[in-house]
Amino acid sequence: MAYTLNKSIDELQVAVVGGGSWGTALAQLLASKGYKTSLWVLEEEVAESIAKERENKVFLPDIKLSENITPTLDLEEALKDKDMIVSVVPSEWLRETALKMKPFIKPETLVVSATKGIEIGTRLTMSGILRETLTHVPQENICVISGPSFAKEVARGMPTVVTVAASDPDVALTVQEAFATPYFRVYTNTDLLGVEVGGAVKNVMAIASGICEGLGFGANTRAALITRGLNEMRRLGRAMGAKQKTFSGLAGVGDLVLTCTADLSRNYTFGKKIGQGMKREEILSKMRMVAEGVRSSKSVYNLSIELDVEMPIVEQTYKVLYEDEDPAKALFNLMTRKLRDEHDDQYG
Ligand SMILES: NC(=O)C1=CN([C@@H]2O[C@H](COP(=O)(O)OP(=O)(O)OC[C@H]3O[C@@H](n4cnc5c(N)ncnc54)[C@H](O)[C@@H]3O)[C@@H](O)[C@H]2O)C=CC1
Ligand SMILES: O=C(CO)COP(=O)(O)O
Repeated sequence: MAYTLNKSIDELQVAVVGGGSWGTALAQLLASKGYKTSLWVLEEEVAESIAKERENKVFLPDIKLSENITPTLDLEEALKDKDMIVSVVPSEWLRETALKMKPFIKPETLVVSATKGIEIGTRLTMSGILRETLTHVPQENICVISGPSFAKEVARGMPTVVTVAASDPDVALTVQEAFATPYFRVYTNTDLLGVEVGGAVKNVMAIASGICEGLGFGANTRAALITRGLNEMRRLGRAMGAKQKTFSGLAGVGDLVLTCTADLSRNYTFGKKIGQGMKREEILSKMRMVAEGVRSSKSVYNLSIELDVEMPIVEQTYKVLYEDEDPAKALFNLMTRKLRDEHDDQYG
């Protein structure tokens, strides 16, 4: 049955689950549109800093947050009677958090997934985890928001364009309208899988791009990485049943270009440090924020083997991160693969 909203869109009761930088930026966006927005956060210091100082000093410093945001450490308080829930918990903790959320979510709720990644082990997308855990919510009510969108820039009101993917067009239209502002333009898309594959693979490519930068290479290397990385994204998407045109869109090449080229990207910065000689665990031990590409390089690599999809950049990134391969050797391996026609690949 197609989704119908039984109230005016301005009356939506909304909650954001996850008070990291993206969760806080999305809460700020919704709050600035007038929505009274509950924000579930894990850390007491984050709840306190938002409640008392109107700032998330840990994950999104220097942004004055709206009075319409109510931070809470209590999931029930955050989720009770909400019509739209935005899930922004990093992939590593999404499943356990979704299970805790489940008892407090009404079946008719819209669930918007803003997390990027593929789960290690199950190889599920983030909306796949939500569909598997929130079994009482109709599958069509679970949708995805993605695209080139650094939290800091969205929070500062810089023009940003994203896509909302949903299988039910009415769900997509409702969420599109709920999020859209003159500085945050939202397109709709029916290809959830493609949008989520794009969001996961681009983070692996961002690490690879950062590694090249850390090794001291330049613009030629980066452009090659982005172009061939897009090819890998398309190939995996094709094998999984995603639509090819999705990868030419915001959640594909759009987000790929953004995160492969900007110092604001945590994945790119992580890769840069690897290229400069630091090790994965050493970098992670100093980060409070996530670089989803670290986990996605493992899950996407495993997926590529399972589906027999050629993804050499993903493979070399995985080997650098998890098998201690030397980054310069990894790049050499990529550059000296068998020479071939640019489009000599079953997926062209
Ligand atoms: N920051 C950004 O610019 C964007 C982030 N995203 C995605 O949003 C998702 C969330 O990332 P951010 O908001 O950036 O987070 P973040 O990296 O800024 O902060 C880390 C988050 O992890 C949470 N966390 C730590 N341990 C946890 C646990 N045991 N259980 C539950 N939560 C725990 C923290 O409370 C915090 O909310 C990621 O998948 C990321 O790829 C998507 C678009 C933009
Ligand atoms: O997904 C993002 C922008 O669209 C954020 O990228 P990073 O997680 O690499 O900072």
